[in-house]
Amino acid sequence: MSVIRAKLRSRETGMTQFEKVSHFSGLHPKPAGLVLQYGTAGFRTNAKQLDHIMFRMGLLAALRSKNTKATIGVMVTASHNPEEDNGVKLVDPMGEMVTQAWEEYATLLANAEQEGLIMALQEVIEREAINMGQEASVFIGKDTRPSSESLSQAVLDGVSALGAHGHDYGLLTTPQLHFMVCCKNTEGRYGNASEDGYYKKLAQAFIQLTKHARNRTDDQKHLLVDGANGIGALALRKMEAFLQKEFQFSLFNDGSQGKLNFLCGADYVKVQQRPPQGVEMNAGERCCSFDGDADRIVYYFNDSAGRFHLLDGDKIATLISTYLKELLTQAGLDLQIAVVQTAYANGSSTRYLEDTMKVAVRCVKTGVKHLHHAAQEFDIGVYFEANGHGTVLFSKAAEERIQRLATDPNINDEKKNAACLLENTINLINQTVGDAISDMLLIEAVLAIRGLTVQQWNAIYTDLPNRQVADRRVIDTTDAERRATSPLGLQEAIDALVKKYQMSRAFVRPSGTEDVVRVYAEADSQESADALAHEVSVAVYKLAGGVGPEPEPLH
Ligand SMILES: CC(=O)N[C@H]1[C@@H](OP(=O)(O)O)O[C@H](CO)[C@@H](O)[C@@H]1O
Ligand SMILES: [Mg+2]
Repeated sequence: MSVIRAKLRSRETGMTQFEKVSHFSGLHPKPAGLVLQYGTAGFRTNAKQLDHIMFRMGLLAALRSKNTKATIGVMVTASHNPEEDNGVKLVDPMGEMVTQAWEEYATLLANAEQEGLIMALQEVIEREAINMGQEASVFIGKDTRPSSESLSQAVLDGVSALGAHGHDYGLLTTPQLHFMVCCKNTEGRYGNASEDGYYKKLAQAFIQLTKHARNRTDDQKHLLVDGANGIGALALRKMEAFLQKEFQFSLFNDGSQGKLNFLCGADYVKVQQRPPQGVEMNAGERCCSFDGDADRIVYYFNDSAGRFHLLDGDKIATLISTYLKELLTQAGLDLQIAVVQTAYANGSSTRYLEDTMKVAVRCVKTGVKHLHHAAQEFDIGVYFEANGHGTVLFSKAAEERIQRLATDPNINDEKKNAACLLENTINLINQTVGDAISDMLLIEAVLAIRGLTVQQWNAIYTDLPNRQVADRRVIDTTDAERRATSPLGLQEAIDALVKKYQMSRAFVRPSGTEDVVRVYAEADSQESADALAHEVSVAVYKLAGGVGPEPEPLH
């Protein structure tokens, strides 16, 4: 029925919508036989394989927009992956990741052979009963990869082929696009749907919040930032002007020379457990790294003995949830706060949160979409992946209670102060998705308000030594998803290996963003964590049909 309506409508203008799609899809042909999955965070692979995917995601975004009667976002980025890669993430009306059912449609459209594309489109239209006469609008953003330019053009072609209105915002961080989509669909209640609207909202909240930190020292106002040679560096430079000298940073890896994510950025620092190249850091100085699309952040410093200390997503979640819990107590608000983590969370962080802080902790599958959904179940849900991707969600009811309290004339100063802090904190947080710039400003404000140095923050608990390995040699990449998780005896072998070490834990899973199997291990010492990670890699190699030489011991 809806399909027929689409044909009738378009006939008035000459070509039917589907004829137009067929025509344009010929300009973005799919290499026969290529199969890609919508992974942990969208499609991601070498940029050369993505032109048809982008066109088709433009089509899908147009359909999703017609289906929801709202603006949809398409972000062209491969985040922390190498510069040669690219990818695409779809953003739903409230700024969240696209819903699971539509991930399936994305995979369906992506893998339809050229001649089957219209049928695949029709299937989505019929299953969702989409009114093809409905107007549609799509916001498009891209990161700084050289391939992003032509790939975002391919998205626009897909959007226009279905008669939708495409607005290309050019260079944006991923969280900026999420923010703008949400602003647009809430008629400005969340902020102004523009890049400046983003800087303005966050900068104002930061300035308000740090007014509560009396006598901020110069040290508290200054931070070293590794921009991963990506879009985050450009955005931070723009943010600088809005911060009115309330915060200064020294920016390294700003993209003027180095290669994106190469030997720098949040993922490199977290996985390698070492500082990025290109950052001049003195002992004790607070530093942070963004990833390639600025939705992740990790902190670190070198101590006077030259030892490196990493403050990852778990440490960030602990800092923020402790701060919020204290404010709730001061404000006399009985709101339930919880932290959502994944299996990659350091065991010490989970123990500290549950046993010492008495904060509820939930563990969910890897991927921000899983954390985001779980966090929505609480009044206040703090979610962070260990790699530094995360944010805080406040339920509507919680926000309203905080706002009412902040304007209540009959409360004492302590309560009023706490309620105002909570209100400004809400304004500083990008609740649509993890956001390196927003998280950075929040962390800086919290450290200043609580008078904590980075060393004191780090000492809240001690990480168990851990090791994460990703090995291309250990498994047949085309079959990674199934063969890593289900060869007979693998879990038993891992269990037996874990028992050999103290305070130990290990697991393997196929990555949803790269052709690798990830092995994670933690134990009471770095030597044990490394040895366990190696032994588990060998078990994967032997039991999951490894190709190439056996994994070598870690240094
Ligand atoms: C261990 C790890 O850090 N995995 C990352 C990585 O997913 P994988 O499915 O592990 O490749 O990229 C995802 C997207 O950025 C992120 O959400 C996730 O946490
Ligand atoms: Mg990212």
